[in-house]
Amino acid sequence: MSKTPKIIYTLTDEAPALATYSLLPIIDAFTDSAGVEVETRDISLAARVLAQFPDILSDEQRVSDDLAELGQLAKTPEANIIKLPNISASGPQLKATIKELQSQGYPLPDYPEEPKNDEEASVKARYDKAKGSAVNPVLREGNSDRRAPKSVKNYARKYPHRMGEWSADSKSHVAHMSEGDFYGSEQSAVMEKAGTLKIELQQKDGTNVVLKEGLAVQAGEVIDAASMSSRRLRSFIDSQISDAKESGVLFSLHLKATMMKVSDPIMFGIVVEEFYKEVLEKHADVLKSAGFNPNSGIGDLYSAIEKLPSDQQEAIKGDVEALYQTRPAMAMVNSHKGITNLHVPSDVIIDASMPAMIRDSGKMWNANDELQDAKAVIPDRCYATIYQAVIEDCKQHGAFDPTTMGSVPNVGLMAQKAEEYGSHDKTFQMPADGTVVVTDDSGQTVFSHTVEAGDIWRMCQTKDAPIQDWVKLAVTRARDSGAPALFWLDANRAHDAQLIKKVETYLKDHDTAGLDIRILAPVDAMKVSLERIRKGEDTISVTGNVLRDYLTDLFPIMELGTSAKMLSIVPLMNGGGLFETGAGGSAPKHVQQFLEENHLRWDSLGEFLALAASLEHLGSTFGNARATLLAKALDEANGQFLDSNKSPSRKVGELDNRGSHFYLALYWAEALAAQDQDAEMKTLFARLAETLKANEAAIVDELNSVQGQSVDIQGYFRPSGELASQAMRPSKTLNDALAMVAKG
Ligand SMILES: NC(=O)C1=CN([C@@H]2O[C@H](COP(=O)(O)OP(=O)(O)OC[C@H]3O[C@@H](n4cnc5c(N)ncnc54)[C@H](OP(=O)(O)O)[C@@H]3O)[C@@H](O)[C@H]2O)C=CC1
Ligand SMILES: O=C(O)CCC(=O)C(=O)O
Ligand SMILES: [Mg+2]
Repeated sequence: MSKTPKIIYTLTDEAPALATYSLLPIIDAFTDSAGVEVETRDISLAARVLAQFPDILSDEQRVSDDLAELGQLAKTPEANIIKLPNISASGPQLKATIKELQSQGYPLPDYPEEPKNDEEASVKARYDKAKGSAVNPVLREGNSDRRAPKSVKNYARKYPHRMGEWSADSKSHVAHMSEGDFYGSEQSAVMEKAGTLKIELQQKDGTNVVLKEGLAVQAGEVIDAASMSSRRLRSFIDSQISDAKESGVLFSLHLKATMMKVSDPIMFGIVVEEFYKEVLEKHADVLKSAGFNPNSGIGDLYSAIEKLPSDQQEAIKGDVEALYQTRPAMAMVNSHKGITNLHVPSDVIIDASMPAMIRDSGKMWNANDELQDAKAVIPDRCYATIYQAVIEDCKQHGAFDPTTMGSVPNVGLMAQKAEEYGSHDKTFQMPADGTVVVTDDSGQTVFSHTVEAGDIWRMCQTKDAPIQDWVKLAVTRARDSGAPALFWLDANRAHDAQLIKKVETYLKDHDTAGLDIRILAPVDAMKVSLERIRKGEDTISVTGNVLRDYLTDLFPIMELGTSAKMLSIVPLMNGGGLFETGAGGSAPKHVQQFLEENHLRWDSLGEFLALAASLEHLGSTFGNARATLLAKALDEANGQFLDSNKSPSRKVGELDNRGSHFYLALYWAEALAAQDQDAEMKTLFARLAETLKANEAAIVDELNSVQGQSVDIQGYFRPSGELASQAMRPSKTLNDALAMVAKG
């Protein structure tokens, strides 16, 4: 490979972006000495929004489209990208970002919710590019390998996190539909040859609407289509609202309105409409003219009515309060501020929200700030049933024990926008009753679904090469770890039935002698994995894209307390490496705490692990001995970091993210000082290690003593870099020590 060794470190949002102000200078100091270049690219939500409007921004305001550049890079063998979590924006978050940027002097147009002309439609389309999960599917040009390294598992055993106790008579449960959902309606086919498809709605009145045409498909590609009945979803939700009220459990809804940016906000909106039905119907005209959008949550009602005369506002608010008396209690996101589960579609995101409920004894927070049994509404059956299996297991056997439990790592199919990931431009809400028909180039019908106005219809594509790569990765992980590998595939689901055939075929390409590889329906795979995990045994989950997402929060949160401690690698299909930092998100609650009391509880272990893997990859692909040396030393430092328990505390005044970075620097420098492979590096880092060690107390004091006050960094989505850097680097002693190495 001819190009210079280079790591791209991504600048993102919220807590990981704040942490980067402190960690990146440390990384720079260490990599500079090794001749390893670390460059940054800004893929934050704000930067992605700005990148859409080069034509209206001034020269100083214009930003490059770094995401598009990295998307191209990910397809090349020299790619080495460290990807931190970013906001997958819901509608309200996107609007808040636009508002903040406007207030900072960027002349951006408002978000046109309902475009009235071509100009507004084009503005909306540009903004929608930055909406939802707009980053990960672009960069994930490979399948996913997420696991807890041994050192992390040992750490969890030595310093177990708190797990809430379970009672056998817990009333918590998962509620899902039994008909009319995606699961029940899925149809699937494998394309025999490459070509194009057309999606059309043949309306009952005889007119046809082309929803999409010229949709390219490859030979061997698995395609599927399914629909969600709006009518059945509504009646299901109504029955669950009544049931929650009768049985005295909290009503809560768990969707992925961020990643599934087209289908799930519509489902979220339907639940909001049913829950608040009387009020929304009573004030329908006023709310419509005020611009209220149920898909944005009931929080949007409160923002929308601000424009109304105060007596009208009070009448609506009063009716909402009165309605709550007749409804079941709702799970709260923040009981102090009255923020419920239906406030904003991005507050409760299923991958993190269900594990948190399971970790907290199967309970969620009520309006009195107490934990209470809950009904977790997960409408579609494709993946809902696995959570009920965990709940039943906990009711029967009690909470999991982090000091003894085994592990469930994951090998996930996601490359080239596999499965639901690539469905957004093929998801439609039906304007009228009719039949959605998908036809191929010869006019043959591939799929046909009868639909009603309001239904959601969506199509997914899964290319063959990623499936082959996924099977290979599963076999490799099974061989390397010695653990059984279970493919979580449901023969009763049309898409999974196709995958089962492919998995069976492609497994024959590999030497699987002596390996325990099985294909099980998700509920059965969950039961086997749980039985084994309680015995301290590990089981690899080999799953499609959505279960990858769900399981890589679920198991780490139970095993390690957080999915932030995961090693999360994406071996890119063209030979490069994408190193994700843990499996969690950008932790908005951490930012709240930081702004209020200057304490950042964000754990950067995911970044440390990703950096070690990235340096190792760089060392081996470019034959760069110093990168390999840095990787090895960082690996040792990570072990030492865990062993000494220098993870950030949750409490103000104690070691936080910044302090944890100091210890990482100290241990990394000590590991480099202890090696004898490279004398120059040894001398340089021995000096740093000595300085850091000698000033340990002073540095920790400088980092901790600033805490307890609020901080203003002049922006949430695009804060002032200077102020954020000052806030995140308050120790002059540490900064001076790092400058000493950076200068050599
Ligand atoms: N890879 C990506 O780009 C991903 C992005 N996201 C995005 O992240 C945002 C937030 O999503 P959300 O569902 O709240 O999930 P998060 O994983 O961001 O947060 C949920 C909770 O997990 C804990 N947590 C997560 N990361 C860390 C960490 N590094 N250190 C310590 N604790 C951590 C925190 O618990 P506690 O509050 O108890 O400290 C946090 O409140 C959304 O915008 C979502 O779209 C989500 C997942 C992946
Ligand atoms: O892309 C997203 O919106 C979230 C991704 C995610 O949660 C994951 O990959 O675990
Ligand atoms: Mg996830």
